[in-house]
Amino acid sequence: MRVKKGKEKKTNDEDPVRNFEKWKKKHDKTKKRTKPPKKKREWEIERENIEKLVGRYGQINPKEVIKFSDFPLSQKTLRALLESQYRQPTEIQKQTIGFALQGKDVLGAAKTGSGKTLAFLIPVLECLYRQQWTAVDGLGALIISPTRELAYQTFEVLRKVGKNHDFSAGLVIGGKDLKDESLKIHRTNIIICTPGRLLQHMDENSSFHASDLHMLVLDEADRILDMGFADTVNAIVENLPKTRQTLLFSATQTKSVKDLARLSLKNPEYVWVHEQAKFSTPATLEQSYVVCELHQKVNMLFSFLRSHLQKKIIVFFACCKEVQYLFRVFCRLRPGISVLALHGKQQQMKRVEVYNEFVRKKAAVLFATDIAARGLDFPAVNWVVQFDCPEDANTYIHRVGRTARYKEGGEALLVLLPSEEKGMIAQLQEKKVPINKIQVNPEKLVSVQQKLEAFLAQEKEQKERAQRCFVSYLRSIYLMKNKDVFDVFQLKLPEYATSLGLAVAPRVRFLGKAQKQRETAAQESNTAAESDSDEELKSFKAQLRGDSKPSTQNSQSEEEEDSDEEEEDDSEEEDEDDEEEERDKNTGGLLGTDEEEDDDLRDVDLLTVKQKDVFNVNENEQDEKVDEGKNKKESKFKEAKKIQKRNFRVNTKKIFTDEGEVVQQWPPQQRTIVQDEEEEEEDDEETSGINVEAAKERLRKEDQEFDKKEYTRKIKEKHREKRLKEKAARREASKRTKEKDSAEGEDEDEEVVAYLSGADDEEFDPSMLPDPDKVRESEEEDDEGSPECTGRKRTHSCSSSQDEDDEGHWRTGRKKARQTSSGAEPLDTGLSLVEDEELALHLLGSRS
Ligand SMILES: Nc1ncnc2c1ncn2[C@@H]1O[C@H](COP(=O)(O)OP(=O)(O)OP(=O)(O)O)[C@@H](O)[C@H]1O
Repeated sequence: MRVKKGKEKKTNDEDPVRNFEKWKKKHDKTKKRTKPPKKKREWEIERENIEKLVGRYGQINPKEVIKFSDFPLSQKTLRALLESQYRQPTEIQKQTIGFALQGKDVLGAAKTGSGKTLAFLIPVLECLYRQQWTAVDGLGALIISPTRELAYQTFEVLRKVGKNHDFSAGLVIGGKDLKDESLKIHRTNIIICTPGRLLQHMDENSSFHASDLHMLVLDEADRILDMGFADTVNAIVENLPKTRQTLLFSATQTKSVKDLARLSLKNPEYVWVHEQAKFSTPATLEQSYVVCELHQKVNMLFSFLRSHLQKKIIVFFACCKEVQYLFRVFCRLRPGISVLALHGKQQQMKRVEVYNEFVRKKAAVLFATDIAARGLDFPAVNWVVQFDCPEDANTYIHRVGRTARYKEGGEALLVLLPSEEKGMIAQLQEKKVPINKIQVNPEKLVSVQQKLEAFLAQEKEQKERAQRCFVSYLRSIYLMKNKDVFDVFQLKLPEYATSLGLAVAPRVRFLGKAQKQRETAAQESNTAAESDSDEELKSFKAQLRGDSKPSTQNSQSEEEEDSDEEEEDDSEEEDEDDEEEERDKNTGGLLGTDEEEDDDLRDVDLLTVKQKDVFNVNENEQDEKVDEGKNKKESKFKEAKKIQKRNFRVNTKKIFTDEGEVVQQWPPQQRTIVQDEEEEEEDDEETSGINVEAAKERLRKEDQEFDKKEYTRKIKEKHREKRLKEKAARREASKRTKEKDSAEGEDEDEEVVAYLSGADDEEFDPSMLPDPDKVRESEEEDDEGSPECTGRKRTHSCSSSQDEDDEGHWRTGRKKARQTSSGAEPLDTGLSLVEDEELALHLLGSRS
């Protein structure tokens, strides 16, 4: 049995068919096990990755984040961050990126230079990556910046960190070709823009829409939401979908509920990184201020630059014209450091050029207005000097923030006028700005005043720049909201003018009116306060008396008030006189009167919406308008007289073309014909006022010249009319010739030739034409006659008039031949007269 069994087993093993089946089964099994899975396509892998990343969003814990790779970010973003040397996120990045990835609205605030740009750029890239956004999807994210420079800078950072993504990005700022932008904008996925330019596209470009927008970012949000941009931003937001995510960032974040309501934020996350910090400015920033008289400021700046030649410095000024003037004179003063200027009146190309140059330079000074105050990340700036006091503490914080950025050190110097010190320092303390007072060493102060005077004497243009600088600075101070800090009436204008190199302070006409209004307002408020307290006292007395008739009380009190007011008026008049004297001492009597200021105030209105009507200038506009009519005649006369008396030159407004040409805009220039003399006289006027006799003489000459020109013009006009008449007649004649052609069918060829030769205007002499009046007369006669014969008659009259033409230029040779054949010239037969007669009779007889 045992053997049998063994035998059976052997038989099974040796069966080749069975063996093969067994082997095949085994082979198939292993093949199945080792078969590579079906290859996934790229987008499927991407989708899976995205799902994995999104799955991790809920677990983000800012406290555990050390490296960027601790965030669930795409490989494309992470690689670019590493390549740009960004390894560890800053505090604001740690705290906001998580919320932003989760799709929440975020309000982020952190000190200047703390890395807010990446805090919103990374979520923007990830948001579009999550959606697998492509060019055909159009606009997905919008980043709004308050200035072109900041938009440009953000765009550059985006290019660095977004280089591995396939999104298209565009910079939409003013100063570029709108058409060109319009063609590309609808294919752009991420737009970085300034508010005005974006709205222009929304309004004017029909192919541009933002209906699919996923993310809106406001960089320097408090600035964008303030009154300067209010209308523009509201209009932009109206065009955006409500479903979008909104991120707001600034070093001085807005907390105004009203502001935020405009953006319809949905349960925003507030992230104030340095809310508990002791100071609101970077710890590595050293800040100090000096108090300096207005007329010493230029000297102080020059001295400062002379002692910081190897540094990179930004100097902030109050207005463009100040930058324009001081930039030029400092270039000429050669302080030993290269001087650059950046302000809003420059062309866009120039602005970018200056920006890049200052980025590149190791040592240089940049004279700038507040367009450079926010967000700009110039590397390695050592000093920020605020030559003019900033508008408020927030502006101060942003200005000084151009130095001491991202762990670097820096220094800041604020220059204050004595009148500005108290108010500004109080504001800075309130905003937790640590600042120390330092003194200017008078021995180290270098005076440049004489040099400036010399420059201005050499160049008239420079002088005008200085004048514009003077007026603009005062205007900027006048327009400042905070009157506790900025008091234009405390400034010593003649000294200030001298410090700019001007011999005489230019007239600042708007100040006179402002001063008057200030006084009136003060007077009114005093009166109101007094009447209030009087009323209170009276009602109290009445109560004591048990009087229950408030109406009589009031009328009585009004009467009493009137008498009080009269007394008050007298005393105030005296005060007014004192103040007037004091003011004149300060201003050197430079303030104009009511009538003279309107132009300046018009300028003021144009300048800014934000600070319009600071002194309630328009409050009594209605009354002024009524008075205006009454005073108009008198005021102009007065004005002219005053100018004559004081030897003042009327202010002029000149602009500069791109080619540097000066164009006078105001007063409208009536160029005199007697050029040379005028120029000579101009010089005289400068020193001795208006030379009336010379002016009269000039006018007389101009009149003569004018009459001459007018006479020539009239003669020319007459000639022209004559020529036109002749031309009309010529046309008429050729028309008639045509009609004649059609009437005399057999002569068609002849007439065509005649017409063509006569149609050549250049060779044609109109004086050879028949008198058009005569032709018209004959035509009129014809018209009056039978209509059927009109054509024929006209042809006849025309041809007869042509026949009358002695010189016969119009006639062709063939026509002449025709004319000759129709004439009665004798035919020479060679016979005698009698034979001729016989021949004639014979011929006649044979015809009949
Ligand atoms: N994670 C990081 N690692 C290294 N450097 C960084 C990082 N984040 C930002 N920076 C650098 O810090 C500097 C300041 O950054 P950024 O301009 O974003 O500051 P900010 O907070 O926007 O400043 P401001 O308030 O003035 O606009 C830049 O030079 C930037 O390159």
